[in-house]
Amino acid sequence: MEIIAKTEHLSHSYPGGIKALNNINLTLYKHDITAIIGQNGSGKTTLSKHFNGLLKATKGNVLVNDHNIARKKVSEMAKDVGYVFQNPSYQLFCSNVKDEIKFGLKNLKLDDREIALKAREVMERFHLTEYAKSQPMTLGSGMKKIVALASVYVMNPSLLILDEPTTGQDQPGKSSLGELMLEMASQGKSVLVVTHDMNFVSEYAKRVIVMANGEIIKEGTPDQIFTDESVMNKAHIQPPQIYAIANSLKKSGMNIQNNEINIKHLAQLISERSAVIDGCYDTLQTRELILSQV
Ligand SMILES: Nc1ncnc2c1ncn2[C@@H]1O[C@H](COP(=O)(O)OP(=O)(O)OP(=O)(O)O)[C@@H](O)[C@H]1O
Repeated sequence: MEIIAKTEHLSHSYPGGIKALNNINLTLYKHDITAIIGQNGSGKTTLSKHFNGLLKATKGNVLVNDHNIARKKVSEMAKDVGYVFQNPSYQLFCSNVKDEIKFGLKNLKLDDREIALKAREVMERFHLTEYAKSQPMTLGSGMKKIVALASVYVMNPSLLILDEPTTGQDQPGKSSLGELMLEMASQGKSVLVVTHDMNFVSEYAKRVIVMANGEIIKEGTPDQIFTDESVMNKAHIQPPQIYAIANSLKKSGMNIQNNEINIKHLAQLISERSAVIDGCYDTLQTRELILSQV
């Protein structure tokens, strides 16, 4: 797999001495969707902000497209790395949505016709055309996030970083965000998502990085991560319900492979072997839960 960005022995301490990252070695690949998970304060946002130069390494290196970015400014990085903040208000400052979308393109020094064309296409893509004249700060929080995302997406970055993108999004909003990530990955880009939304991770991430106390404690596919109860406990993470059910059933003696963790298969296993489980666990509740979702 082709590498887009990586950290080498990256550590970061904030002024005042808080050591937020300790010896992080993380590689991001083209065509990949990587999620960083971990409890509050584990260092997810601090790590992600190193990829576009918002934070600088205290120790170690950060490379993007093979270049060490230690001396690059955030504005120089914007063409390669798009960053959508957890709180979109931090990155919206124009007087209307259209100008917000055009802002980054102007910095790229594109000609006016190209800027207008790209801005129009992206506003259509994100269903923002009717809000073109709206003041971004007057929009709801979910819509602000979409404007922030569109203003970054329009610059066509090879790495897109999304910090808590599903907060304030309804189910259709989450689905279209997921589709966008898949589309970008299929075009050879890389998407890095920082999130507490484990269902979103299990649905869209190809790779999951688990952080605790400023370190990466495990890296793997969603199946590998969410079935590893010791890692989940160490990182204080509740896996998506389907994995919680599978993990419970495994404990009660069932042999379930990672590729068998889906609602239909678990329901079938339970109905075939309910006699084995009855009395071993809170099977009735588990079975009702599963059957209600089939
Ligand atoms: N600007 C800052 N100044 C000083 N300490 C900070 C700053 N930002 C974060 N920290 C500290 O660095 C550590 C890692 O914080 P970070 O925000 O990266 O964690 P996180 O995993 O993204 O948390 P959350 O899930 O709450 O967003 C925490 O101890 C936090 O208090």
